[in-house]
Amino acid sequence: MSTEPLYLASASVRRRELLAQIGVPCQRLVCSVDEQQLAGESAEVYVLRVTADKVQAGLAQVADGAVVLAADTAVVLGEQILGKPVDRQQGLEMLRALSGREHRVLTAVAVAQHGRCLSQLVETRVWFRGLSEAEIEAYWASGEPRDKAGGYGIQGLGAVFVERIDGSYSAVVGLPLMETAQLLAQFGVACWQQRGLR
Ligand SMILES: Cc1cn([C@H]2C[C@H](O)[C@@H](COP(=O)(O)OP(=O)(O)OP(=O)(O)O)O2)c(=O)[nH]c1=O
Repeated sequence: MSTEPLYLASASVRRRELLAQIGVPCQRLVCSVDEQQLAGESAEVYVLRVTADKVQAGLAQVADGAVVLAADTAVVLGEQILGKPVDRQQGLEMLRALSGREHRVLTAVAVAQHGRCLSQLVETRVWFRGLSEAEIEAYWASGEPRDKAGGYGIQGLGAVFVERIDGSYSAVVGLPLMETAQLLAQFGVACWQQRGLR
């Protein structure tokens, strides 16, 4: 197993915490990529492409041989991708649209090392109960929706809106941990099982 640090091509504190949860320390890299959806591009292809771009941007910053991980999460309602709300009006509209309905959360994760890249796409179905207008406005005012795809956080106050999910909870938060551990193992990066319990 490798003793080199894993590089996380992500500004997301949540992704670092999710890796820490399974015993994988990492060093974060700041990478900015174009997250515009291309005309005619499906949500699945979009999430995989953005993730691949993030991991390549990360690889460009590290020494040969270093292992880099990146991920991208999109909330998809019907065929439409709901990104991070740009303002209050959009945030409220997203929550109204999600209210009382089912949507999908797509998270792609990619692990790469010079010349080799493996990735995986995880889909989770999420059902929201009906939300009142007062609740939607109060939730926006909490500040939680601002930096999150779809304008909610299942790991935070937004948990009270989620009736049920079918898929991976950690993927909705930002990183599918079962799949991530399997990908990392293929690059010799150990999780808690190989490091021993702390
Ligand atoms: C649906 C949902 C999304 N999110 C977050 C996960 C992601 O951080 C974010 C989706 O945006 P991303 O573009 O996937 O990630 P990011 O911009 O936060 O970080 P980076 O691109 O640098 O890796 O929304 C939650 O935290 N909880 C949720 O329930």
